[in-house]
Amino acid sequence: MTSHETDGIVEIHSVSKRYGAIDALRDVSLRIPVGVTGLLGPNGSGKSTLIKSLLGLLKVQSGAGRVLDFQWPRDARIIRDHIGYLPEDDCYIAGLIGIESVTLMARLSGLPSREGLRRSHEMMDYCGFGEERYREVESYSTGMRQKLKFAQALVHDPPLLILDEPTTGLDPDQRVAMLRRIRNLATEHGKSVILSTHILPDVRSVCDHVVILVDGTVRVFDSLENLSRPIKPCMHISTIGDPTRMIEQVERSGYTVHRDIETNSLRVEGIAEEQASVLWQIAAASNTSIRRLEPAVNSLEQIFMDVALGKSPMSSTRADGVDDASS
Ligand SMILES: Nc1ncnc2c1ncn2[C@@H]1O[C@H](COP(=O)(O)OP(=O)(O)OP(=O)(O)O)[C@@H](O)[C@H]1O
Repeated sequence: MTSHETDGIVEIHSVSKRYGAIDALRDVSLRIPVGVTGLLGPNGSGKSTLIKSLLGLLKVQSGAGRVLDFQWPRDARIIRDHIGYLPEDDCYIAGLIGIESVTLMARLSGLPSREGLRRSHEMMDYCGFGEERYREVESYSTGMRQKLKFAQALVHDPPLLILDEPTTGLDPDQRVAMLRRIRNLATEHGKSVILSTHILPDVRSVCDHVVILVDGTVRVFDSLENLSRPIKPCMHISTIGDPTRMIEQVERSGYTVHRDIETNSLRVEGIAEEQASVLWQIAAASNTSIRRLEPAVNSLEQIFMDVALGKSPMSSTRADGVDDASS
């Protein structure tokens, strides 16, 4: 077994990148495990700088480490051979049709011509292209261009994909299909993925781990599972109709209740799933119908807002990306 499979796909220490007077990355240390990792952060927090630095497209002022099984930044060229990169911006060559665009990437990656063409068709099939592969890329919709970039990133079968906003511009059906593909690549094909996005529900649906960058520093690094788990046990209840009487009785039983008027839902603190029968009894006693009763999870949106606005000083283990989230 190679080291990246056990020790993570990226391990970097004390990385700093300045553009003139701007500190885009400040002493970033991070270990990203195998799987799908969401890279989040407000605009200007350093996500693109980190991605381009990992790809060796930018020179950092300090820092070193490993990407896959290669020394970083020393082996940047060979690292790039092993990464499929989907950039945020359009990057097609005018005049080429879809299949030629993917085949060009295959050839540039070193695949022989026949094998490159075969792989290109396979990847375009995987991305849901039909006859449109024979049309000029300039005529493609935004969604088709995203899928084309995805096929180009995959064509040389890299173990690591870095995807920068891959669902931007996709309609809801295409977005679901793209997320399904990303998850499928990880679970069925053993790929690891770094997914940079502003769309938090995408992170919730496909990521195993989450990195949040703020102002060039890693503010959060943890598994989605850990981040989602409230510090104390909580239950989430949706009711049919007015829950006022139920809330009064739950509070009389000694629990703290938060009500969300918009969704007609309650969050009851201090009660675990195993004790949920108490809530059913209270609902029956207060004539309240329960639609759903389930363990509460922290909202990624709230975590992001708290961290981005500096409201939530995350614990040092979460802020230090090198701490062992994979264990
Ligand atoms: N070529 C450059 N020259 C000068 N400053 C730059 C350059 N590229 C980025 N920056 C600055 O570095 C900081 C980090 O930028 P970066 O593009 O990495 O952030 P980001 O998190 O990717 O932002 P976004 O979400 O808007 O894409 C910002 O302050 C940005 O203005």
